Amino acid sequence: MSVNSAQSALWPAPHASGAVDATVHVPGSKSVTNRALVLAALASEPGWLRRPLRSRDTLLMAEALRTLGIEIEEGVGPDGTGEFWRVIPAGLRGPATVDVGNAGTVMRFLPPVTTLADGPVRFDGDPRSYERPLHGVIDALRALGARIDDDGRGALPMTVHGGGALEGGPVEVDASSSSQFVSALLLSGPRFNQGVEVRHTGSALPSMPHIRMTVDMLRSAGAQVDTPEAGGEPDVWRVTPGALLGRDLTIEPDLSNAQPFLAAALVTGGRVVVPDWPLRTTQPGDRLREIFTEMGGSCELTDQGLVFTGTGTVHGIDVDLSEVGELTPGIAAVAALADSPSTLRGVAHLRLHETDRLAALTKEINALGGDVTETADGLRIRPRPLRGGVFHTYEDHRMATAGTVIGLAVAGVEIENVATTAKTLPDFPDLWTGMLGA
Ligand SMILES: O=C(O)C1=C[C@@H](OP(=O)(O)O)[C@@H](O)[C@H](O)C1
Ligand SMILES: C=C(OP(=O)(O)O)C(=O)O
Repeated sequence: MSVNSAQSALWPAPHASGAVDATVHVPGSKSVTNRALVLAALASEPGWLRRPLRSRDTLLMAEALRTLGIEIEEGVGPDGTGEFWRVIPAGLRGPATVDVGNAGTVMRFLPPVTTLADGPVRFDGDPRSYERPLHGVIDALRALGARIDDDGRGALPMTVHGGGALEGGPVEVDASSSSQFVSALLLSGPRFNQGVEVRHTGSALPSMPHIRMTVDMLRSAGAQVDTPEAGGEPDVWRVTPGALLGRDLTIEPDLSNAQPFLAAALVTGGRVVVPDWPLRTTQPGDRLREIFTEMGGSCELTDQGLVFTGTGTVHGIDVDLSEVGELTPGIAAVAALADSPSTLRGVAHLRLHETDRLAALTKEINALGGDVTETADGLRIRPRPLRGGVFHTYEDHRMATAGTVIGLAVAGVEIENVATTAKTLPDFPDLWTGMLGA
């Protein structure tokens, strides 16, 4: 199927005939896999990623690192350990061209890495990547000593002229539009001559768990990181220069991608088990245990994994999602099926995600008969009886999974371009129909 016909294709979202009862093995975390790849590439010895996510965003990251001279061997481990990637670091090469697709992690985490390359690295990507904020990374790298050519908008496409090393040191960045600006600078920080001290200067910083994930993974790779939480200055992170260790890391399931499956249990009054749910994690998706419980479900961490049970009754919620913005589309879908209104707050920055998620959710839920209004920093959702129709997805994986959740409860919902879920969740339609026992 050509790209265009794949994008315009409509997938009839399965309508649930009863309560779901399933165990769903959710693929690995995008955010952990792409951080692990970057840290392994910058390490001073080979490392292993076990059960890595193989999706568009992580394959783009792996391909970019290969283009820069890093070797990544792929294989399957002994029984039960699944696939692995073995990452063999090397001197970073330019000239090279990196395709970021529409992956925030690739477009933000790799420019600092490529300042260490020995030649120019051109960055390009999907049309939407030209619109997503990158100024924080570009301006900060320039302030730290990098030479970067862009078209003056502080966005893609651009070329980083790697000079083999970067001086580093203190830098200010307004990361209110994306936490990934901070994560990007910290991840490469150990390899800068002076390390890096990142000071966030803007209004509220979103997605704090993702910054904690960056710090946690840096420390596990042997880096010394000072953080605001550890008694440091507010909004300041400091990474000391030093070698990174090669790790042997098993990637956790992607808890944000567990969301549609947990939502299925919630809206059908069923039960879904997600094996390997970590007992301790920095992933924002762990907040679903609390949010979906408040919306009417209950959950328990057992030896089998997370057991999530719905009652069939779904309540509205008033919640600040600034820390867990990527959960918004899935929560909005459930909220549209609830027995009371919801207010989702703290997520203005979602207007600059894969698509303008606040506009897209409003338009698509309302097109099915819903009553959603955009606020300055989120959504107000008043549940109404919904009807079938086409749910457009705007090349946004989380729009596609959100529409699919609505389709469980509303007959006749058709998802446009469900293949867009491959950004982070390979084989989503098969996982979904498997969950439904089809
Ligand atoms: O660092 C990461 O892995 C991510 C950080 C968040 O980005 P923003 O802070 O831009 O929302 C999140 O929404 C994205 O899905 C993944
Ligand atoms: C915002 C997201 O992705 P990205 O890593 O491209 O920013 C997301 O996955 O919800």
